[in-house]
Amino acid sequence: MKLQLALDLVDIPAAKLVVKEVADYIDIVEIGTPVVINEGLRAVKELKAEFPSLEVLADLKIMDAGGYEVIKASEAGADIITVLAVSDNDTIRGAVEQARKLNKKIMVDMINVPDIAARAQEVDSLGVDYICVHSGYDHQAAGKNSFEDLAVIKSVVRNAQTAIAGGIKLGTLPEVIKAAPDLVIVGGGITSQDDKKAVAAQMRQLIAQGQ
Ligand SMILES: O=C([C@H](O)CO)[C@H](O)[C@H](O)COP(=O)(O)O
Repeated sequence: MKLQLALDLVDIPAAKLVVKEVADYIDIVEIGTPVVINEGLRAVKELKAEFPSLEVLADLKIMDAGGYEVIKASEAGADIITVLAVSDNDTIRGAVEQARKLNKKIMVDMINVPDIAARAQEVDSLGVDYICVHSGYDHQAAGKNSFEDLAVIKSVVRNAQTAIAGGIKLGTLPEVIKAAPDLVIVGGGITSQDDKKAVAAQMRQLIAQGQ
């Protein structure tokens, strides 16, 4: 099981400082949607240049023009690019086609999908690399999480790897680990902590122990 650090509420210098602190404990660094909005794909470029041994995910949440946007994120150095599951199948196909050519990976974000089981099966058949259940900030504010959705995708997805994101903290990580996704995505659960390194290290340890 891999651990992805989501960076959402930082600028590029602050992002670099956080990654420097926790780099030993994470596999993937996510340049979150708000960072891309504020800083552009330059954020992807700079983080990849500074941390070449980490995979970098560009959370573009692509909704249209899948192929073109994957090309642009790839040029900036992204290894994984997100596309929304609520987008058209042709958008996802375009993203997957370019990702294959460029040796990149596509993560489909299931945020706001009404029928998780049915849509996960469809996007799985389109050849995506990851399918991620996600309670975004607005869902979290309404008290929701994606733990049940993770069990649903685990039961229907046959090809893609599974991932979960949205409000995961040290205290809730054991419940997530029990459901055995391939990838756990944590943002505020690390970035809002005083001792980010200690929390990331504990998360890594729990994952290694399978607890
Ligand atoms: O994708 C995200 C959200 O939509 C804001 O861009 C976050 O990266 C994701 O939710 C993980 O962050 P936390 O919820 O803070 O763990």
